[in-house]
Amino acid sequence: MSVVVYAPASIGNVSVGFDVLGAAVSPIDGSLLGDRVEVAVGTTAFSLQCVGAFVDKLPQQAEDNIVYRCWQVFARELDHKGITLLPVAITLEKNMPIGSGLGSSACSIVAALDALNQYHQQPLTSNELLTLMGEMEGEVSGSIHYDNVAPCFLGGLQFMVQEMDIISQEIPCFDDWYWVMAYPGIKVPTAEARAILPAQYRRQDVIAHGRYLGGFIHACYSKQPLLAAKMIHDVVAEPYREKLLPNFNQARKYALEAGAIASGISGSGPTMFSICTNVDVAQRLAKWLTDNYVQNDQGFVHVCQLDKQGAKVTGSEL
Ligand SMILES: Nc1ncnc2c1ncn2[C@@H]1O[C@H](COP(=O)(O)OP(=O)(O)O)[C@@H](O)[C@H]1O
Ligand SMILES: N[C@@H](CCOP(=O)(O)O)C(=O)O
Repeated sequence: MSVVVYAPASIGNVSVGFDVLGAAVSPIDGSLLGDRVEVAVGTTAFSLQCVGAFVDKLPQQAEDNIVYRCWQVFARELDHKGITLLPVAITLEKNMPIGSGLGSSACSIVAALDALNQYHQQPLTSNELLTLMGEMEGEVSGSIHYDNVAPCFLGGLQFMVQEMDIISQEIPCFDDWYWVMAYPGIKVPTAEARAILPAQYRRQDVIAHGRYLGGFIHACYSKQPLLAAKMIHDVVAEPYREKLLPNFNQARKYALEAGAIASGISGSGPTMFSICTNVDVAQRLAKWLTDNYVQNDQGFVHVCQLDKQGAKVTGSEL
């Protein structure tokens, strides 16, 4: 008995919606940009094995891995419902660099909780799972924010409504947008990138933020892609975080001159995203970013599209 869940990379904020907007993305060439978690029959209550390209960057102790905390909170919820927890042997395939701005911790959290739930015949609702995912993201990044876990779990472009017991709902986006994701290979811890933000903002920034976010959502619903792209503007985080990203300003300037219709910091960085409406422009930009924005052999650039599905079961013997 086993189940494998794949959870894709995500773009927190999408520049214009700090903590309230996020998008799931997958490379158009079919390459893997996400974590995979397998839950199988255990001989003890819990065991964790880690494999994958970024396994060396994970905490040494299994108890410090967020997957262990996911299992603990899942057990807590089953206990509340009076449901028996099965012994599990978990394998985490860590394909996502940590502190990359690609929602790496969200990938592990979403894949682990979804796989645990599938393995136990889905005792938790989607909303209950998402609540736990937010709780886990809060533990690793310093405060609860759903803009990575929601798109990673549910797919597409998600807006965090957080009202009437609804955490997130999907916003219609533009299927012909190519998202060029450039990860330079250095680490920016989310908790640190959050700690440098101001506690208060000027009135003019609050007004600008409302106009950009409202304008973006309006443009998505009224199907105006160029207006939507013009609204992708960050007055909340980018002015304070750009100093953490070497060459970001130069790379963004190049991207816009080369034909991208918008560009910004993915999550808390250092990954930069650029939106193109033409695949050839996107591929040319990807090549330039590989040569000029990537700093070491850990870095990479992928041309992506929105991942409408989010987390998915890729193997199951239940
Ligand atoms: N499975 C995991 N995947 C990613 N990070 C993990 C995992 N388990 C524990 N961590 C810890 O959580 C923190 C995640 O850092 P963060 O900057 O939030 O990453 P990201 O922005 O890429 O999600 C790091 O301190 C990392 O060591
Ligand atoms: N809204 C968050 C998003 C963090 O994304 P990550 O991929 O860097 O974890 C923030 O901007 O702090």
